[in-house]
Amino acid sequence: MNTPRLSHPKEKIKFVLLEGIHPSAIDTLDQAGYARVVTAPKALAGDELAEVLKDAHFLGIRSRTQLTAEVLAQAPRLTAIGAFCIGTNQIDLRAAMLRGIPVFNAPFSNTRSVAELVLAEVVMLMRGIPHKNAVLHQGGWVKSAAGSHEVRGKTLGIVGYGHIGTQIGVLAEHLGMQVVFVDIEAKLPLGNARQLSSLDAVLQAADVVSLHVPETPETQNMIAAPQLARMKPGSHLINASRGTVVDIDALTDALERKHLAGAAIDVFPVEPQGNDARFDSPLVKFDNVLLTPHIGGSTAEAQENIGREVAAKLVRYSDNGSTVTAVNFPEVSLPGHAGRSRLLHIHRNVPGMMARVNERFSDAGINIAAQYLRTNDDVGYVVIDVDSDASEAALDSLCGIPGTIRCRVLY
Ligand SMILES: NC(=O)C1=CN([C@@H]2O[C@H](COP(=O)(O)OP(=O)(O)OC[C@H]3O[C@@H](n4cnc5c(N)ncnc54)[C@H](O)[C@@H]3O)[C@@H](O)[C@H]2O)C=CC1
Ligand SMILES: O=C(O)C(=O)COP(=O)(O)O
Repeated sequence: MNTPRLSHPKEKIKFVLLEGIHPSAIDTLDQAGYARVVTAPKALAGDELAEVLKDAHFLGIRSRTQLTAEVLAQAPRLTAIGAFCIGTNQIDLRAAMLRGIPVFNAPFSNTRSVAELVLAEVVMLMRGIPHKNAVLHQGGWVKSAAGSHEVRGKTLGIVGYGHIGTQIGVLAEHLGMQVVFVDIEAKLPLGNARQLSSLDAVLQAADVVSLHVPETPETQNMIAAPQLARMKPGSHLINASRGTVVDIDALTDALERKHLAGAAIDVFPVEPQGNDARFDSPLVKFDNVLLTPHIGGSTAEAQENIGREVAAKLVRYSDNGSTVTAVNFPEVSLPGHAGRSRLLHIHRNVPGMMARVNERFSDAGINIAAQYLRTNDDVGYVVIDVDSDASEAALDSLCGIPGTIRCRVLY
């Protein structure tokens, strides 16, 4: 791989923002002097994605665009990726890291939006509203208390007690619910919530089970036929995490057998690329299932905040080199570099690398004003501030070091 030298004037730096990222991102970029921004309202794939990536320096996506190792290989100038959402499962994070590309996300800007939706769904499901709504839309009338319950005193089972799971637990307790949860880590239970020792224990205890785990190999089909069978007869399932967490055929079967009284599903194993594409699922035939188009985090408030937050992280990396909060990269927090040039060097973490860096500088007679280094098992990220008149020579020295993945200078 040739070592890209990403040291351009701002007007030449190209940002590509896909999936209808909020205009607050463009505004943030614009205020920082980055005006070359290309946008698309939907996810791209295949040739269309390759085309926009071939000269992109920064890419913004949401949950739908799949950035595999093959896709990243088609983006020779890509400097950083912004996931304008929480989940980063759509990105091959390791492949990005090995290409010297940090990935930033918005870890909690839409947390509250998901929690509010799920809370509303708990109430709607326990009252049988999806079915009643469907009947009335067809001219029917079902005024009945059968199968309709208050949520007060009922048990909410949360699978994955992270940012979203804990928020939902707190809100549900305000409605008088008992909260039990399971997580792979020991977690501080908020309020009166109780951590149970297994997924099965949560499934058996809960009137409503809500899933809030990330997509990982372990959470793939985490809720399949055996788990659904363990849920209480007449209980409800909510999934606003990732579509791959639930085996949809098994859920269909559980609903057909009326083992579950209803479900609310916001995420699907395969989702349409954009609003003009068709949605298909075996779940569409159930009027006791609330189907939503992956809008758990889609509120004006969340999207505006995410747009600003992630764009600001990209700007900071571009302007200053800081990788703080990157999800796949050594995190380096950096002060300003006024009056000096800053060299950014991403390399394979092999023994002797720093000795080589320092040797090159000393051989070239370049004075190092400040140096910052962070490494992980695979890559190292070193940032070196030098006097501005030495920056060209310093960049040449750095880029030529064997094991270099990327180097860049900030003037
Ligand atoms: N529907 C939507 O629009 C949205 C969906 N999401 C999804 O929600 C997920 C959760 O978000 P956050 O709460 O912010 O993440 P988080 O990282 O704060 O919490 C996830 C929790 O799941 C736990 N966990 C991981 N693997 C587990 C396993 N195998 N079994 C049990 N627990 C496990 C973790 O320890 C952690 O406590 C995101 O990864 C994303 O996929 C997030 C935002 C919006
Ligand atoms: O934040 C997340 O992980 C989400 O799932 C929200 O995704 P979105 O930005 O709506 O495509």
